[in-house]
Amino acid sequence: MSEEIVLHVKGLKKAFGAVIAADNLDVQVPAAARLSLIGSNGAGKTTFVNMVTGYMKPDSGQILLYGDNVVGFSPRRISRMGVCRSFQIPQLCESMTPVDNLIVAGTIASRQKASFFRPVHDRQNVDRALEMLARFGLTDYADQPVEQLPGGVRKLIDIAMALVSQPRVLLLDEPTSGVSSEEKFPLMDRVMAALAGEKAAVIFVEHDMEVVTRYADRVLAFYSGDIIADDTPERVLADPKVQEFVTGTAR
Ligand SMILES: Nc1ncnc2c1ncn2[C@@H]1O[C@H](COP(=O)(O)OP(=O)(O)OP(=O)(O)O)[C@@H](O)[C@H]1O
Repeated sequence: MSEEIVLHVKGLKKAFGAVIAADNLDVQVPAAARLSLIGSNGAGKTTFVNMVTGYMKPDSGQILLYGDNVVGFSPRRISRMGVCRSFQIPQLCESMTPVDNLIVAGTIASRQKASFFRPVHDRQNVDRALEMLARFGLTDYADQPVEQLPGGVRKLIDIAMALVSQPRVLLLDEPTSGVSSEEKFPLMDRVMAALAGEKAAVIFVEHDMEVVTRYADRVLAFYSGDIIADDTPERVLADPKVQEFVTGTAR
């Protein structure tokens, strides 16, 4: 049986003046993908993520979400269609607790309007936020202001916020950036465990090849706006072009 394709990018192009950031990209992402985007600085990874999530409009090409072309849709509309993202620098309300951040994310995702009869802090919203924190192993941090929490925990909260809306496609921009080498595997283990029960294709931008090898089942290697390799981590990392232009491991 063929796999369901949730996201199909076709002939996607984006240039900034003379810089080609996306050079006619074609990518199909199946429902259960664990897809990593690699490439040196400026290769076009974030541009790809920004276009798929509606933060940047391509010059041409299509972004098909379950067959519908979403080019030109706002980030909010695309997120309501099930494409959510976390950011390289977590986008959290610093003075609020993780629970309150998650309640706000959940309220926005469910398009609820707060009222006297249905306050934002109703039982259902609070329970859902607590359940999500528990899934990420963050219950102990529930009531501390985010600004007092370590970087790894903030990353996890940002990802948990993207997950409250039960996305079909989840894009993570450098989930381990700014995280110590001791913390990176425990952090990714928690992320992957939290995602295990979700039917979300996961696409993550990553510079750490150990993380890529351990958590991705497929890798796209970007170079100068082009995808120069698309295969399993082992095959991509053994590709001479990738070793020359991405990992710098060519002999
Ligand atoms: N808003 C913009 N205006 C002008 N140039 C841009 C813009 N966004 C990206 N670029 C350029 O497009 C190219 C691709 O950038 P992009 O951020 O997608 O690369 P990246 O692979 O994500 O790099 P990094 O790993 O450093 O985040 C780079 O040359 C970058 O300078």
